[in-house]
Order: sequence, then C-alpha cells, then structure tokens
Amino acid sequence: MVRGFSPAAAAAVFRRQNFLIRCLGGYRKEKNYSNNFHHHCVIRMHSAMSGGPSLEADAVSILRSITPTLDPTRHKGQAGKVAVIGGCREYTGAPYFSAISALKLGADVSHVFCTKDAATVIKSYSPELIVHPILEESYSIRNDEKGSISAKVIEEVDKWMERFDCLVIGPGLGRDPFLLDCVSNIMKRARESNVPMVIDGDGLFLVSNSPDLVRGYPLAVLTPNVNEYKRLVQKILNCEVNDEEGSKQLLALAKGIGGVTILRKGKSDFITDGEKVSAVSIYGSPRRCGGQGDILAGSVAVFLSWARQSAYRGELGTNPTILGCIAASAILRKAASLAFDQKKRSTLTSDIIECLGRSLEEICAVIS
Ligand SMILES: NC(=O)C1=CN([C@@H]2O[C@H](COP(=O)(O)OP(=O)(O)OC[C@H]3O[C@@H](n4cnc5c(N)ncnc54)[C@H](O)[C@@H]3O)[C@@H](O)[C@H]2O)[C@@H](O)CC1
Ligand SMILES: Nc1ncnc2c1ncn2[C@@H]1O[C@H](COP(=O)(O)OP(=O)(O)OP(=O)(O)O)[C@@H](O)[C@H]1O
Ligand SMILES: [Mg+2]
Repeated sequence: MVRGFSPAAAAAVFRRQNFLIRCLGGYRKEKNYSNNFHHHCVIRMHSAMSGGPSLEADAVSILRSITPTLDPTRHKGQAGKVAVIGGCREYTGAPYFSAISALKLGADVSHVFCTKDAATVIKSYSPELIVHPILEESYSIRNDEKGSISAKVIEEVDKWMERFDCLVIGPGLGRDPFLLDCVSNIMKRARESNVPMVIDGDGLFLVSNSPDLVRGYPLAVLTPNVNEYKRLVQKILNCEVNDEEGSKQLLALAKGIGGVTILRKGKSDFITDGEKVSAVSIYGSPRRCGGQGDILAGSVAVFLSWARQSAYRGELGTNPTILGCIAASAILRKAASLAFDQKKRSTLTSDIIECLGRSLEEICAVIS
C-alpha cells in the first residue's frame, strides 16, 4: 500500500500509474526489446543525458489538450483539411502514407497534389483521398511548355490553398528540377496565405538548397531524418553533425534558418522552435521499414492544425506548432509499438497506419 493512503486511494494511484504506462507504450514481454517501466525510464534518462536534463515532453497531457472531441454539431472540415504535395513516377507510397495517416487520425479531408503518372496509382490505393494530377517532371514535357505548365500548376493549387489547414510538402516528391521549381512557387503562395507547411523528404532537399523558402516563416515545420538533418547542418551551419552538442546544434540550426520549427527524427525525436528543445523518447519499434517518416509528416499536419484551433480558442499557453509535433511523434511511436507487438519483424508501414486510431483512442477515448 502507498504510505498515508487508504487502500482504495492506493489502488486508484496504482490504476492511474498503470494507465499512464499503458498510454506510453505498455509493458512488453520480449526479451531483447523489453519495454517494462524500468526500461522506459532508462530510455528517458538516456535521452535526457544526451540532450540535456528534463527535455522529455508530457505527450499524454498535450494530446489530451489538443485533440478535439467528436461533437455532433461540428461539420465536415472542422477537424482538419490537409494536402500533401508529393508523388512522382518512382514514389507513390510516401504521399499515400502521409495523406491516409491524416485521415486515420481524424482529419476530415486529405488531398494529394502529384504528377500525372502517380495520380492513378495513388487513387487506386484509396478512394478516400482527393488526388490532383497537376505536377509534371521534365522528362514528360518540352522546354517551351514549361512556362505555361508552371502557371497552370499555381492556378490549380490556388483554387484550394485558402481551404487547407496545413500542407505537407515533399513525401515522394522526387528531385526533378522543374518539378521542384513549381513546388517552390506553391510554397511561396502558402506563405502569402499563412498556411502552415510540414516539409519532409524531398521537400527538405529543396529547402536545404533554398532556405529562403522557409526563412522567417514560423508556420514551417521541418522533419529531417538522419540524412536530411546532415544535409541541413552542412548547408546552413557549414559544419558536420555533432551529437555531443546535439541540443545546442539543433537550436543553432533553427535559428540559422530563422524562426522555423525542426523535428529531428531518430532514436529520440527532438523538437525545437529555436528557443527550447523538447524530446519524445517513448518506446516505438525496432523495425525501421521505410514510410514511418511519411506517417509522421501527415500526423504533424493534423495535430498542428488541432493545436492551432485550441490556441485560437485561448486554451494553450505554448507554441501550438511545438505541441503538434510532440503529439504526432508520440502517437506514431505508440502505433509503431502496437504494430510491432502483433507483427514483429514483418511489421510494415501499413500495419503501423492501422494502429494509429487505437494509439490515439487509448489516450483520448471518444467515450471516456
Ligand atoms: N514507399 C515509398 O514511396 C517511400 C518513399 N520515400 C520517399 O523517398 C524519397 C527519398 O527519401 P529517403 O528517406 O530515402 O531520403 P534520404 O535522403 O535519406 O536518402 C535518399 C537516397 O538518395 C541519395 N541521395 C542523396 N542526395 C542525392 C541527390 N542529390 N540526388 C539523388 N540522390 C541523392 C542518398 O544517398 C540515399 O541513398 C523521398 O521522397 C521519400 O518521401 C520514403 O518516404 C520511404 C517510402
Ligand atoms: N532508432 C530509432 N528508434 C526508435 N524510433 C526511431 C528510430 N529512428 C527513427 N525512429 C522513429 O521513426 C519515425 C520515422 O523516422 P525515420 O528516421 O525512419 O524517418 P524517415 O527516414 O524520413 O522515414 P521514411 O522512410 O518515411 O522517409 C520517427 O518519428 C522516429 O521517432
Ligand atoms: Mg522520409
């Protein structure tokens, strides 16, 4: 019994502790990937030691404070309208993973703006997505068509821009110079309309070479993986990644680009707006199958939109962009852990997507 507590109160404390442990990933029986509470604490301590003291965010409280209730008076669109700019001849999975993850978490509408080649393929994965085949790669057009096609792309995106709560730029975009030029124009329009942007994948390749696209834009979130982070550090800070000074360098990078938010993905996810670093190191999965970053990008778009709505109602005291990143990171890692419980080594990105709903439900139950 807990000293000074009645048996009933002690039982309540015990139940609450168990609930929080379950929310953060649960107990696990695997020998090598033991995920008991002690292991969880060790991960937290390790993260705090590598990134500085007490960086770990209270992801459960954040998720509860920003996730909207399912209120029968709300209409379609109020829980979020997101658009993914990505998808080309090589990559059709990445934009699909981002866009469907947004829907599975509770966004109302999810669009994909991609190349013509990719559009039919993406549509065939899911009838839930609204797919716009508007982008072109250099190989499919003549040089003298480039001006008119570029203008047409902007015209098409402009029809929709003001309706989106957030854009995800880059999953499966490819690196064709003409296509990236069109996407730069889309980003400039998004800024003019104050639409938040999550920049991932090849969008980060673009931003590493043209940081002015996001410089000084507080509604931009960059979500680099290990390679993308390395490129950003080299281009912006003119040095190599230094994990001994991980937090300091991350802050310098956010300041160096100027006022953006960075979510650095890895064993722990580190998030900063240039002022303070937060960490999410709750247990995820030892599987590193491709596509998990795409889930994260779509999830950040949703939680960021929800956090902005809460902030608009005056319910938050903290930067909503940071809260959205923390929430997305925690939900993805929990979903990855749930999927790994079932599928072990054969866990795929689509298995993790199937666990997104349960992952959020266990923290923010529809009916509590
Ligand atoms: N199923 C899918 O369709 C998936 C597609 N993905 C997409 O794949 C693309 C690449 O993402 P990664 O995470 O692999 O990116 P990384 O930057 O981690 O690595 C990409 C590869 O490209 C090479 N590379 C580096 N610089 C290059 C350059 N200038 N030109 C050409 N190649 C270069 C790297 O050596 C590496 O092998 C992104 O668009 C991403 O969204 C991934 O999200 C995984 C899943
Ligand atoms: N070593 C790790 N241990 C635990 N979780 C990790 C590890 N590395 C990455 N993750 C988690 O996986 C998610 C995706 O990160 P990852 O580095 O795989 O992105 P990515 O390379 O962009 O993925 P994608 O294949 O979609 O492009 C992150 O949210 C991160 O929390
Ligand atoms: Mg990626």
